[in-house]
Amino acid sequence: MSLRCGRLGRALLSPGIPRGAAAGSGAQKNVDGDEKERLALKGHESAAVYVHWPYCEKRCSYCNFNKYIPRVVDESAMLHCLRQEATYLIQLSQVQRISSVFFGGGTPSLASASTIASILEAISAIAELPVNAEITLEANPMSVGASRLAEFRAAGVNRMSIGIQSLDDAHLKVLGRTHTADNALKTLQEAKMLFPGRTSVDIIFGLPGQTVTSWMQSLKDLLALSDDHVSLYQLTLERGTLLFRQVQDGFLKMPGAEETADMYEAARCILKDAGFQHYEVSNFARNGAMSTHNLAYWLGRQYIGIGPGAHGRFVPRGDGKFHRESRIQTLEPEPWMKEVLSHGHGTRKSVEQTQLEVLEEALVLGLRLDTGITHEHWQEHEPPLSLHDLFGASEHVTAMIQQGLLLLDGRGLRCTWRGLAVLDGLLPPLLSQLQHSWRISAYTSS
Ligand SMILES: C[S@@+](CC[C@H](N)C(=O)[O-])C[C@H]1O[C@@H](n2cnc3c(N)ncnc32)[C@H](O)[C@@H]1O
Ligand SMILES: C[S@@+](CC[C@H](N)C(=O)[O-])C[C@H]1O[C@@H](n2cnc3c(N)ncnc32)[C@H](O)[C@@H]1O
Ligand code: SF4
Repeated sequence: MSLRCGRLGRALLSPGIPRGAAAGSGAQKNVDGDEKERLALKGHESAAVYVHWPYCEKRCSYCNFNKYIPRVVDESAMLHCLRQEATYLIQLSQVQRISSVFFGGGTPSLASASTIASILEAISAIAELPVNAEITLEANPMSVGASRLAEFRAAGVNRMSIGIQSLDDAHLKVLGRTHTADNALKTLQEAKMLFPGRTSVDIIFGLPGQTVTSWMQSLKDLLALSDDHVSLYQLTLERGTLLFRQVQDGFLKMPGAEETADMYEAARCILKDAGFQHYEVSNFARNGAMSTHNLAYWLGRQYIGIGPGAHGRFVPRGDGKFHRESRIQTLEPEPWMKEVLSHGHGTRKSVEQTQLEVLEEALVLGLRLDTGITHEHWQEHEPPLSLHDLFGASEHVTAMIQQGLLLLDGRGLRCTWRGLAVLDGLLPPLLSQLQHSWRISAYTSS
């Protein structure tokens, strides 16, 4: 199962006809009253914004995210380019409202608070950024003390996501983290004071040498101190990482698949007992502290990715287009900056999504949520068939419903508690059914 959030967009960047980077000037197109109302209804007037800070202090042994460890960082050059690209891409989308901003990385907590404030200022100069919009910053424990956290809050950040990863110092060492469990807990404590109800922690399970019992204890210890949001990721062995080599060479041993599945199941129960809602495959919240930024991705809404390697999904209306594109920005910071300086943006690839691709994404991402895909949410994508018409008569879907894994009713299509834990196994027959019905409806309407 995909228990990694950051991978999602990259995995879903659909292959198709590569198009050149959008060359439009972002000139405003006149949208008449009816069209404006239709766009507002479909959520086209707003978007979430992701900003990638590509630098880290040190390479963690398991990580293959898009990050770089330079000797010196030219922060003002990076800031200039992030502002320029944000301005360009938001204009290109013609959205009028930004629903959330997420500073991810890399390690965005290494950037100075004035840089974060300046990026937010550039965003709000182009589109409305409501005062209560969720503004998240990912922080590594060693890069923030209480005063830095307070500076980020003054800069406009109102949600902190802390990379705790583990509370076992031996595991943190294996993972190549720069912090100890004590450092992490201190940062958590300080963040909770400054961002009460809006502090999230990332934690990884399935670590080398971890047992179900040690994992359960570690999670309970964390929950005794954590706030209202937890992201839980199963360790993925990524090719090209130090950890991958260490496991290949037999220096480290990963827990087996069954043991890891037991860890996930135990964690869900512990979190449920602690009052958390398992609202998405890898995410848990209580007191309504769900991440609105990530919900935008899972609900198939528009998002704009700024910075090296960021990805996005939006309609480039400024280019006179009406179809959503999946986009990815140039990965390496230096070439990305050169592109931004010469064209205003560093989009490496933009691909127009077919309606079938949009529906496939809506299905794959929507089912990650405990609320699944409501009929209303499905209709936002203007599908040729309703959820009932698509899946109601399918043998496979009926079997999954009978096995207590899936529900299709007046609310929509969603996984049961049991189904959410085995989502990856449920998706292939659902996708095949969607593709099959799509071909038939295209054939009968031609
Ligand atoms: C790429 S990091 C960026 C934030 C920050 N630099 C940090 O390390 O906390 C975001 C999250 O991705 C998760 N992650 C990265 N690599 C992973 C892997 N190989 N397996 C599982 N989770 C991973 C970690 O939980 C991490 O908190
Ligand atoms: C590893 S997750 C951590 C989420 C965190 N625990 C939270 O709830 O705040 C990082 C998030 O950053 C976003 N993200 C990461 N890499 C991205 C990229 N290259 N382009 C666009 N969005 C990205 C996604 O929203 C993803 O869910
Ligand atoms: S600090 Fe975060 S982004 Fe940087 S290498 Fe470690 S896990 Fe990856």
